[in-house]
Formats: sequence, C-alpha cells, structure tokens
Amino acid sequence: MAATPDQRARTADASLPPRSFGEEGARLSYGDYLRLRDLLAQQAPQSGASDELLFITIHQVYELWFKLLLHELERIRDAMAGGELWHARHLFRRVHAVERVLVEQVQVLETMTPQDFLEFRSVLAPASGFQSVQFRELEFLSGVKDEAYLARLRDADDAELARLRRRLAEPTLWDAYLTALSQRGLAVSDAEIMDSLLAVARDRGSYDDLWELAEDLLTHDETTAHWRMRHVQMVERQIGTKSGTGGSSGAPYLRGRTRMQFFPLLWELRAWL
Ligand code: HEM
Ligand SMILES: N[C@@H](CC(=O)c1ccccc1NC=O)C(=O)O
Repeated sequence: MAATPDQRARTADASLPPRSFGEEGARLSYGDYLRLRDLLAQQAPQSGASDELLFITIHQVYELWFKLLLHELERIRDAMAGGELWHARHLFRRVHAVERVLVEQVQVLETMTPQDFLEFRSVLAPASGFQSVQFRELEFLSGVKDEAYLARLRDADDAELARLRRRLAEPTLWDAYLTALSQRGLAVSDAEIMDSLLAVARDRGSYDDLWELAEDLLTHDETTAHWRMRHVQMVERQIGTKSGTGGSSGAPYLRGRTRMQFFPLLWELRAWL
C-alpha cells in the first residue's frame, strides 16, 4: 500500500518515529496503560528526610513483586495439582528469577546509612514489615500457615483478612505436590511420604519430573530463607540491636525466622539418601 502524505512527511523527518509504530489513532498511551499518573503519585514521604523516598520506593517495589509471586505460585500450585508438571516447572523459572531479584534488591536499601534512616525512623512506629499481608500470604501459600496472624495483623482491613482466611483454607504448594505424587501411584500418607520421596529421589529415570519439581520447591524455600538472612543483615546494619517499630526484639526475632522451612521433608530427605 502506498505511503500516505503524512507517513511520507514523517519519514522525511528522521527525528520522528514513523507512525507505523502503532500511533494511528493514539488510542492507548504508555502512561495510560501503566496508570503511571496514579502509580507515581503513591510515594508519600511523611518527613522531610531525603532518604525516605528510597525507603518507600523499595517497599512498594517489594510489594509489587510479592503480588506477582502470589499470582505465579498459585498457577504453579494449580498446575501441579492438575498434572501439568511441565507448566509448573516453566513458571518456577520465573519465580526463582524474581526471588533472586528480591535478594539482590536488599543492597539498594543498604546504600542508606543508619544516620540517614534515623532522620525519619521515628515517624514509622508502629508500622513494620511485620504487617505485610502479601508476605504472610506467600508464607501460607508456601505451606507455613499460622492463623494467629489474623489477630496479630490488627491494621489489616476486611478485604486483607478475607485474603488471609482464603489462603489458610486453600491448598498449599506442598498439598499440590502430594497430589502430583499420588497421581503417579505414590503413597502420600504421613507414614509413607518419606518412602515415596525416596523412591522419586532414587529413580530419577522414572520420576525425573517429580524430582526436578521437588528441587524447584526447595529452591523457592532456600531463596526465601536467603532473603530472610539478607533482611536481618541489613536490619543489623540499620538499627543494630535496637528493638523493632513493630514491637519485636528486632534482629534476634528476625534471626529466629531465618530457620523457617516451607518443605521440611524435602530437607530431611537428604539424610536418608
Ligand atoms: C531500614 C530497613 C528495614 C528495617 C530496619 C527493618 C526492620 C525490621 C524489623 C525490626 C522487623 C521485625 C518486626 C518489627 O519489630 O518491626 C521487620 C520485619 C519485617 N520486615 Fe523489615 N526492615 C527493613 C526493611 C524492610 C523491607 C525493605 C522489607 C520488604 C518488604 C521488609 C519486610 C519485612 C517483613 C516481611 C517483616 C516480617 C518478617 C517476619 O515476620 O518473618 N523490611 N523488619
Ligand atoms: N521495623 C522497622 C521499621 C521498618 O523498617 C518499616 C517501617 C514501616 C514500613 C515498613 C518497614 N519495613 C520493615 O519492617 C524498624 O524497626 O526500624
């Protein structure tokens, strides 16, 4: 089709991109599609401290990644339960890549000095990452369910509490993996599960997909523990042995949480091989 006069004029002016980039009609813009006016208006420092924007930005970025992880881990759970083990493995590549970013991202916050954090820390209490609803949803979906958080997260609104209750009621990643094992004729009762995990580990020729999926689950567990460790190291750099704004002992509480395991039987399995 011959170029229109406007296209000819634009291609004559090399500085302008040709309309062929889909600007005909200009119905949807980058900013409108990503709702950037709303998104970039959501960083509201409470103090005049120059490092508070960093503090807010990194938390909001974490929460956006948590939102994506919840979406992908739900799809992985449903793929495992539905026998689509290839799809679960495919999505785990994405989950592991995001979780590596979450670990690396801690160093951005470590560019803030404790002196500059103290410029605004006083306005934060009693807010704390302890109140991250999505972080608890990730723990519940991964298999560590603790309904005590429903009472402890006093600032959670009704919709957030409903999400937490749904996560407590729904199957976990581990439940879905047990379903995948049972669909291959492997026993999954408490008394027999370790034998089934050993059967998979010792016969990767027959169960290569189930073995690789167990390794993917373990990488999710390991990378989350890695983030917990990097978080507490960062905390000790920022506040030392001070107690937390959320009311905890601070670093000692957080160090205790680094020992958490989503899939204890997959770790215990190593001792039996
Ligand atoms: C200067 C930076 C930070 C400091 C000093 C800090 C400190 C703390 C402390 C002391 C706690 C224990 C609860 C409390 O008493 O407050 C905590 C919990 C937590 N923080 Fe942070 N934090 C920082 C940054 C972050 C960031 C960037 C995130 C990312 C989302 C985050 C997520 C969490 C989560 C999820 C918990 C709950 C951990 C659990 O209960 O296992 N924190 N933080
Ligand atoms: N608990 C932190 C305060 C803090 O880091 C924070 C405060 C408000 C919102 C998110 C936070 N991040 C993690 O706890 C502290 O004790 O300094």
